[in-house]
Amino acid sequence: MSETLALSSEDLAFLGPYLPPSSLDSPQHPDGPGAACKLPFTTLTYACSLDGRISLAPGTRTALSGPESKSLTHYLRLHHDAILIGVGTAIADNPGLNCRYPGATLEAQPRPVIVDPKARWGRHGEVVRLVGEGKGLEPWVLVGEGVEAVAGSGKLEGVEVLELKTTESQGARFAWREVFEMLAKRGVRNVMIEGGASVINDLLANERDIIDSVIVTVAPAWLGEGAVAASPAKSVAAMTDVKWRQFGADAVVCGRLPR
Ligand SMILES: NC(=O)c1ccc[n+]([C@@H]2O[C@H](COP(=O)([O-])OP(=O)(O)OC[C@H]3O[C@@H](n4cnc5c(N)ncnc54)[C@H](O)[C@@H]3O)[C@@H](O)[C@H]2O)c1
Ligand SMILES: Nc1nc(=O)c(N)c(NC[C@H](O)[C@H](O)[C@H](O)COP(=O)(O)O)[nH]1
Repeated sequence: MSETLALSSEDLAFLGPYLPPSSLDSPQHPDGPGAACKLPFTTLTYACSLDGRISLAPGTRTALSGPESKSLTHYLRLHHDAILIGVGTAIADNPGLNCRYPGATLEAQPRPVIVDPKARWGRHGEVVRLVGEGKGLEPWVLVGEGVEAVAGSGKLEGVEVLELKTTESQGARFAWREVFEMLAKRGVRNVMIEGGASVINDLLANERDIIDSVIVTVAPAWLGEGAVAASPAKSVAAMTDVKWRQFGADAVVCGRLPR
């Protein structure tokens, strides 16, 4: 299942402090035991250009990470129970959403979670690439309560559809806390949030408190004005516990958001 390079021991030491706690018994949230532990540990991670863009145009898959930072993504996938993306990314990128780090077995695969309040996934024949090949887990697709999933079946082939209530005031939006509580109830201890733009920007602008680690790859290229930006609607204070390291041609910055 391996398609990526192994990282060096220095790379692993750099990433270690930003990974979810590994012990089953340890509190997942750095705020310590108690109510906060109801939420899984979350890592927000994506790749952007020097002008803060994550893809060339809406709905376009754009490779920014070089081979070394791609390995980093797969190493992160190895350390998380679930990978969460918005339906925009699921449709644009048709991602595999499995872990292809050297040594990753089927048992080590993360659960793909697609946030899809209006049940758009599958309407145009999207399929789950790697499930059928036995290389990844069946995705969970989170749809709005009462929203008819494709063909009204409530179940797409190779996909588990989960319903969650949407908030009235903001249209077809979920409250992020409820998304993560739902995942925690299903045994997910930590989640890697991979994008896309509206997921990243919404969380940074409105739900910083539920992000535990941030790991961003900066690729040495500019995508230009028409490109999709990782840029929240509000300014966000500088990260704390910040470390940078070069992975191939890319720079990787890790940190935490001030609470
Ligand atoms: N460079 C990277 O690291 C990276 C990572 C992921 C995606 N991308 C790119 O980003 C682009 C997709 O971004 P996007 O913004 O169009 O799509 P997205 O993946 O952010 O999905 C957007 C959809 O997610 C759902 N959503 C978001 N917030 C929600 C909430 N609070 N409640 C309920 N539903 C919510 C909505 O249905 C929304 O339409 C693609 O071009 C993709 O290639 C790049
Ligand atoms: N780290 C990172 N670097 C990139 O250059 C890029 N385009 C993405 N994009 C994230 C998004 O979630 C993608 O869809 C998956 O990274 C693709 O996942 P697969 O390899 O198909 O499993 N992420």
